[in-house]
Amino acid sequence: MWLLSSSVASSVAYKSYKNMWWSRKLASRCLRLHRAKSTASEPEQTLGIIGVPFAKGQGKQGVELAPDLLRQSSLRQVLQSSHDGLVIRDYGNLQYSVDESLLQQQRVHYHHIRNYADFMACNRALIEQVKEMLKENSQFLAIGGDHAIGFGSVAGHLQHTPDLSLVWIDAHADINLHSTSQSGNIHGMPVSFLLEQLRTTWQHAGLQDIAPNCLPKDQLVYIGLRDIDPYEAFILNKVGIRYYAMDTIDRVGVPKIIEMTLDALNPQNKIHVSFDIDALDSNVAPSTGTAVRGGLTLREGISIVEALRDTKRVQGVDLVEINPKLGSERDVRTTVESGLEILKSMFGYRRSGNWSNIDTGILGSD
Ligand SMILES: NC(=[NH2+])NCCC[C@H](N)C(=O)O
Ligand SMILES: [Mn+2]
Ligand SMILES: [Mn+2]
Repeated sequence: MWLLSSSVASSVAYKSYKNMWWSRKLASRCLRLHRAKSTASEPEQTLGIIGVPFAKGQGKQGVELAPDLLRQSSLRQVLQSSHDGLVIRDYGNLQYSVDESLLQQQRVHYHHIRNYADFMACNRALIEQVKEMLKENSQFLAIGGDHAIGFGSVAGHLQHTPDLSLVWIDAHADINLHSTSQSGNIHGMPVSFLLEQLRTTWQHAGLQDIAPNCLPKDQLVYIGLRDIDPYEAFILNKVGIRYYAMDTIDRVGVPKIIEMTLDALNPQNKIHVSFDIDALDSNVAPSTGTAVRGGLTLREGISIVEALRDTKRVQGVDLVEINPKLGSERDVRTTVESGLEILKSMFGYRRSGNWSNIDTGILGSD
């Protein structure tokens, strides 16, 4: 299996390497052209990228390989070619260490959920990393790993920007409490650490110290849900959280969902988009640990992220749950390509074409 996934990685990498040389040459020419003309009033757009190879939020090995596989599949070139003014800084992969006090918390309070101490240690490190990236860049991207990292990514973002809205695009609500989870998998719980109304259920986790800022429940919107646990459905409805499950999406259509989402979010706020690849239908994203049929088409996914991007308020993005050890070589390639398409649109690519950097002289004087 390992052999299989590394050969997938190298074939994707080879293809992209061939394209890369030419597109680099071209890109640098365009960039020079663009830079020379660009006005000082346009703020520079810089993107910090952190890989978070965390796999302990669920039981399947493989998600930890996604950050490096995406890099080998020309993540940087794809983003760069979609937006030539974008400056990208790659911060590598996050490292963390578990300390005795977390192990103690786990033993005493959270022994029934898997890998609590690792979850906390990783997210604590991620919170600091996100804060640092936002000091140095206008946007950041966290590549999982499983969705357990959604806690640290959003919590770090909230510390930098307390007035934040969150769009969680997923087949799942990931809002279990330790007392309601049927799987014990902490990638099904990160949202419960973020909301004021729910984090009290984590009273032994020391959240007031590591993640003092909460997300107001009216600034959270879910899109794409179709596999909600009964307790999660109870929580969503009891707390009064907006969620657009696939049945609603089918009934009213994606353009309406986008409109309702944007209406719900405070227009002054920055936006965090947490994109679980399993929001997409398993025919376009088969290599993921908890795939669910009947999801968003790739085009629907792209439409949603384009609309969010066009607000110019997206400041943080997660892409999680791509698992290169699941499925065939072709499945892995399909999943990675879908992930790249989503990111490409998220960070600037326009399907309708982009001519803002073209030298208008080419058609003669007008
Ligand atoms: N990030 C994900 N893919 N989450 C799946 C969660 C599935 C299920 N609700 C659970 O709690 O285990
Ligand atoms: Mn998820
Ligand atoms: Mn999911």
